[in-house]
Amino acid sequence: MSFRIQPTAPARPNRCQLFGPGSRPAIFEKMAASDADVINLDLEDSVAPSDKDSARANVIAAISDIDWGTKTLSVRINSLDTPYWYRDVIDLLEQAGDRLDQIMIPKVGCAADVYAVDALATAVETAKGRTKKINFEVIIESAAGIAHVEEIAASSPRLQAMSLGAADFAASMGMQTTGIGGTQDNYYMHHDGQRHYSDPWHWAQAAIVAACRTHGVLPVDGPFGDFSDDEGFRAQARRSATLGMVGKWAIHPKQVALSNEVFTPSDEAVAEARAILEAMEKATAKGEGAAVYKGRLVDIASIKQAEVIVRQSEMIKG
Ligand SMILES: CC(=O)SCCNC(=O)CCNC(=O)[C@H](O)C(C)(C)COP(=O)(O)OP(=O)(O)OC[C@H]1O[C@@H](n2cnc3c(N)ncnc32)[C@H](O)[C@@H]1OP(=O)(O)O
Ligand SMILES: O=CC(=O)O
Ligand SMILES: [Mg+2]
Repeated sequence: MSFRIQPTAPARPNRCQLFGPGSRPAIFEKMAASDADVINLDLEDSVAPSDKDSARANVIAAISDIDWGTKTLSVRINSLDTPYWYRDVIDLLEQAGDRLDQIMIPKVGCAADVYAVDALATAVETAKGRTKKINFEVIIESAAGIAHVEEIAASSPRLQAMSLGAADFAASMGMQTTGIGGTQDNYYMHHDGQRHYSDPWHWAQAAIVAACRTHGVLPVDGPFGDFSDDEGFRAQARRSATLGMVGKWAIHPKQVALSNEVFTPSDEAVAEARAILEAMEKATAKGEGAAVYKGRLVDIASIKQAEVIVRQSEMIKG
């Protein structure tokens, strides 16, 4: 480890973030009754421009009126290139109750975007005497966002989580696809008469995970648009979990169970991690730094790997 110790990310479950349009209040109770760890009430791209004001009012009322249980409650505001975002921040922090935990800032392109929202949020909180400081989460979904991902991850002590937004990211990058996440038909290597599909989201995800882990922020995979394709969702989520992401969005309620399944370490994985810790305890007692576990090397780094899985499992169990 560097002399600079890696900060830990917030210790709260974030396996699934369930989205719903702020203009569709009929589904809010269903969202609250779901098994998602995080709820994202949306004021941005799932809300038509003509509905922006009414959606904001619906969301503000629902924050206090609905029992959200122990979920993290977040509202996605509009992006900083629109005329809506300042009113979203002001009305939420002036009018919404203390149950609101987090604001999601979309299309962040540089640290100054977060700084601007932080300055406005701080002013409103102080003016209104709000004692519970609002947290932030951001979406990386543009060429600028991924180019500046590390400074964004370091931008504010309010920042808790960072998601990859595959749809806007693809558009901003000029990618030839209308798919939101998952396998892309034209992204393959050709060898021996066979197509071998690669993962076009991999490098952006890895960059997000590295930036987040450097600055103690939760890395999250964003939407998977084809909610009829459970196996496609699972495959995307498993790749994200393997890379170090802690959860994924659900844009339909049927994706919640899939996401929880993938981002909850299985009993087998936890048992194996505990067995590795036990093997290393025995090795350490004998003054050895390396040992053999089921025919493979385990050493002091294996303790840290195993602890990631055990900690994740214990945190989810609560
Ligand atoms: C690229 C991005 O920015 S993604 C993030 C922004 N996008 C969003 O927030 C979209 C969120 N999702 C939705 O709006 C909807 O799920 C849609 C439009 C995709 C599909 O909605 P529907 O056509 O109503 O779906 P469907 O008929 O399959 O719904 C089944 C049930 O789930 C409910 N439901 C639908 N969406 C949600 C939701 N997001 N949360 C909770 N419940 C929901 C429906 O009310 C219905 O309930 P019922 O069985 O009691 O009648
Ligand atoms: O906001 C999400 C996205 O994929 O775009
Ligand atoms: Mg988007």
